Formats: sequence, C-alpha cells, structure tokens
Amino acid sequence: MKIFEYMGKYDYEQLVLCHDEQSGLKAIICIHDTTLGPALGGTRMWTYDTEEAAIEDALRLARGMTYKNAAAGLNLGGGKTVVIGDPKKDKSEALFRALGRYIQSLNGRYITAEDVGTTVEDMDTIREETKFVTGVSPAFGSSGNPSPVTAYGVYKGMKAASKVAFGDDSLKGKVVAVQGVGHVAYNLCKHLHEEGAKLIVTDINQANVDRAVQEFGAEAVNPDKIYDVACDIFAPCALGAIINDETIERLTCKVVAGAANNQLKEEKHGEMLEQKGIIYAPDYVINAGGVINVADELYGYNRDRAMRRVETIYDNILKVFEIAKRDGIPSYQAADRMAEERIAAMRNTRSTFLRSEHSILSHR
Ligand SMILES: NC(=O)c1ccc[n+]([C@@H]2O[C@H](COP(=O)([O-])OP(=O)(O)OC[C@H]3O[C@@H](n4cnc5c(N)ncnc54)[C@H](O)[C@@H]3O)[C@@H](O)[C@H]2O)c1
Ligand SMILES: CC(C)C[C@H](N)C(=O)O
Repeated sequence: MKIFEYMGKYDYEQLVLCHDEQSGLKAIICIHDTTLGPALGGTRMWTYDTEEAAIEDALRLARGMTYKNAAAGLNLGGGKTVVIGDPKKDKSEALFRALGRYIQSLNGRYITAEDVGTTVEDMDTIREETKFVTGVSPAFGSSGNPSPVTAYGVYKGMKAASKVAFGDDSLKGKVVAVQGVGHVAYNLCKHLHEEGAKLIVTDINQANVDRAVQEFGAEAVNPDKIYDVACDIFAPCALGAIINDETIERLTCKVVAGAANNQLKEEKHGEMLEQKGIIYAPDYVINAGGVINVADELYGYNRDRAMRRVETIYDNILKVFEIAKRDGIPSYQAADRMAEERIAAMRNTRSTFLRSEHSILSHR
C-alpha cells in the first residue's frame, strides 16, 4: 500500500505508529479529519495477519468515524486506534497505559473509546494516563458500555427505515432476521421483542443463540442460512462486508437495518440493494448511538441529554431517504452527501478568524 497516496486520496491528516517493547504495544492511531472538532473513535484490538492490514484498517475505520460523527451532528472529527494483538491473550495494564500515554501526547486531537476487542475496563486503564478517553466506567461519572445505547439507536433507525419501506413504523408482527446476537443485538432483540416483532437469530456462539431463544422466543438458524430466511427486515449485527454479490441474491427482506460497521462489501452493493427494491439504512447513520452516548461525556455525562440525541437517529434516517429522493441517488450515497455537506459548511463557518485559535497572538 502506498500510504501517502492513500492519505492524499481521502485527505487524511495524521497517522501515528506507537510502539512499547516491554508491554508489547504495537498500535496505530489514525486521525482522518478534524474540521468539526477533535477526532473521536474507538480502539480496536485484533490479530491482524500483517502490519499493513492493521494500518489499512485504522485508515478505513478512522474515515468511517468522520462520516459517522458528522452525520450524527456531533462537533467531532473522525479517528480510530488499532492495537495489534489478541484481545483474549495479549491485554495488560502496561499495554493500555502505554497506549494512554500516546493518546495523551496528541493533546486532545484524538479521543478514544471502546471498539471490537476492547472493554470499559480497558478504557478505565487508559484513563490512568489520559483524559482523552470516553466510554469509561459509570463510577467515574462516565457513560460505561455503549452497546445498549447503540442498540436503542438501531431500533429507532429500523423503525424509520420501516416507515419508508412499509409506510408505517410499527414493528409489531414484522419478522426480523438478526445476524449475530452479541452485545448490541441482544439489546436490540429486547426492544424488538417488546414491540411484538418475530425474531430469527443466528450466531457462531451457541450460548448467545440460546439466550435469544429463551428470552425472546426467537427461532434459531445456522449462520449460513440467515440470508435465506423469509423475513421483512435483515439486521446485520456481526460482521462487515456481508452485503455482497453472493448474499444480495438470497435476501428476501424489504429492509436492511443493523448495527454492523461497513456492511456493504463495495459501494456497488448499495446500488444493487436499491435495484432490488430493498431499503438500506446506512450503517454509520443507524449505529451512531454508541458514539453519541460516549461523546456526551465531553460535556459532563448526562444520560437524558445523550438519549434525546440518540432519538434523532430516527429523523436522520428519514433525512437520508429525503436526500436520496431529492438527488436520485442510493441511500448510502445520500448519507455520505449529508455528512460531506455538513463538513463543508462548517469548514467555511470555522474559517472566520478567532484570536483564541491562533497561538501567534497568544503572548498578547
Ligand atoms: N458495541 C457498539 O456500541 C457498536 C457501535 C457501533 C457499531 N458496532 C458494530 O456492531 C457489530 C456488533 O457489535 P457488538 O459490540 O455487539 O459485538 P459482539 O462481538 O458483542 O457481537 C457480535 C456477535 O456476532 C457473532 N458473530 C461473529 N461472526 C459471526 C458469523 N459469521 N455469523 C453469525 N454471528 C457471528 C459473535 O459471536 C458475537 O456474538 C460490530 O460490527 C461492531 O463494529 C458496535
Ligand atoms: C466511540 C465508539 C463507541 C464507537 C463505536 N465503536 C463505533 O464504531 O461507532
């Protein structure tokens, strides 16, 4: 990969390689765009096959956070951290404290939180070294695990997408096929069950499947069968790239709305869904509840205020479809346009000179 060429293509700001021999820390912090404010995005811990794959993931995920934060109306830019390692074996206090010191060294240009492979406890450890961390334990006055709030946002966004698809946002009696019933989807299933939706679930973790069957009366299917079940809504809540040439043919749903990041394997798959008459709720718009929730910590966490903002995901999804209709484009492009328009508008607004932002005058 030609790193500077890639950074130039998508206008990245900064890529930081962090190394600490003793703790084994090998991390990449990527800051994509800070037009709207400091870059906020989680720390992912994963066993990458190559260092290049880890750098590519950091770059891709950081840019995704720019769009997610902008579309959610947050005054935050996009960034992400990738830690190379096995979250089951390689975690230690020293590793996360070393990472915390690197985050602190960026002096607030980047703020972290949880992502795949990291937990509230890891954020608490990072907090020992830096104040630029969110998703920290409620004991510190913070918001804790973002997953239930992400789930609530997905539930609201699914209702909005259903309104577009069926003319009515009630999920009562709707059949929802859920791929992966982990932290987010377990809570999503709870909301769906309470509203009277019928659930079909799958997971590679049998205990998670059993819990959904017992608690919500869900029907269980094998992981490779979830694309074939007759359903109204397909909710991808496990992996990325699951909307692709092979799966689109098999889907029978009218709506795709779920928590997983990067659901479309390629952009053309957003167009293929559209051609098949499937309403696609863009992933980074519908799954923004977690980041909205942790971002509230920056103002002194207030759950009511955070949840009010998460509720706006409903209107945001409707807005995406209005833009799609207005401009005659698929919903994934409409979401990008919504985010890009906001960044461009704020770039212009923030170009007005403010003395406090210019250190050249700081001695006066
Ligand atoms: N946690 C959040 O707040 C948050 C916020 C935004 C986006 N997301 C995204 O939502 C998705 C779910 O996040 P989570 O925190 O619930 O993760 P999780 O790891 O708790 O849950 C994912 C579940 O998917 C299952 N799974 C993995 N591969 C599968 C497969 N091939 N088929 C079926 N099931 C499979 C796992 O066993 C697990 O139960 C991820 O893509 C994540 O990036 C999460
Ligand atoms: C800041 C985090 C809560 C972000 C979350 N991991 C996401 O992908 O949106």
